[in-house]
Amino acid sequence: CHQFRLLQCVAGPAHWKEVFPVANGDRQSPIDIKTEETKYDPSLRPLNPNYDPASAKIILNNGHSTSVEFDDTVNKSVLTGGPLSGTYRLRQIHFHWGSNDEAGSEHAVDGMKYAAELHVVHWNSEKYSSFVEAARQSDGLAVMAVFLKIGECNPQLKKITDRLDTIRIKGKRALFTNFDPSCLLPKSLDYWTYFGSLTVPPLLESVIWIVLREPISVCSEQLAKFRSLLSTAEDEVACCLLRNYRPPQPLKGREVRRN
Ligand SMILES: CCc1cc2c(cc1OS(N)(=O)=O)CC[C@@H]1[C@@H]2CC[C@]2(C)[C@@H](O)CC[C@@H]12
Ligand SMILES: [Zn+2]
Repeated sequence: CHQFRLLQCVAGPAHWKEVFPVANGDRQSPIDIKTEETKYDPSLRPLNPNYDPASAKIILNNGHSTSVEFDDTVNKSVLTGGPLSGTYRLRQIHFHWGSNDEAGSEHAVDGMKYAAELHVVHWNSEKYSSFVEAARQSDGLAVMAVFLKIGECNPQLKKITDRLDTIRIKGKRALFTNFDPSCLLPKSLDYWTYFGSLTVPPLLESVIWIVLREPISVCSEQLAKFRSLLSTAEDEVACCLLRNYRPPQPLKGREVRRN
């Protein structure tokens, strides 16, 4: 695993700017949310996620994370409201975690990191014709970020962690349907919102971030299952996907609003 570790080090976040100059852009993600500096905005509306469990299709390991992919050929599962104008269609959900329970989230709150972070990814299907096209537009994507805090095992998350042993190797996928990601949202949908980017290459600055203020729970045993995923394919020396979070990036004068 050593040489892969070396490769991973070279390809790590500190080196991304050499291949993707936008890494030093003006609206990079994630950020450390300084709660005292966030601004209440009365024009922000309540979030209105409306998902059909039948949209869920597969669960997969893409080598960088595990994701559940949804059928986004029609407006069956959408997010409206919040800071968004128009309808954003659900595409996939995925997770970020660390090599221990002390860090793993991408966003931080007053310098504090959670154990992991869920991203619920949507694209602007009113203005653009595909996820890939939307990913290149400044208002193309809307990602709802949910913090995972160490505590009770999460029975809803169990539906996902129980399947990870069947997709351990990079590239593996399995059928995964009848799943409504609303079950992973906290009671309160209060949020912070700001304009940012993908947190992995190509780091496109096309994401309206909606970070929920209330975390959901996850237990250490469930997190350990994420870390047992492999970042390597069948024919490679096995390397565990121990961490996959980008550190907070400069705010560069951006405003973080709250509802
Ligand atoms: C926002 C969620 C999202 C979208 C994408 C990635 C990663 C993503 O998660 S994150 N953590 O929000 O940045 C990495 C691969 C990207 C994809 C957006 C679409 C592409 C840019 C494709 O065009 C080619 C590579 C794709
Ligand atoms: Zn993500």
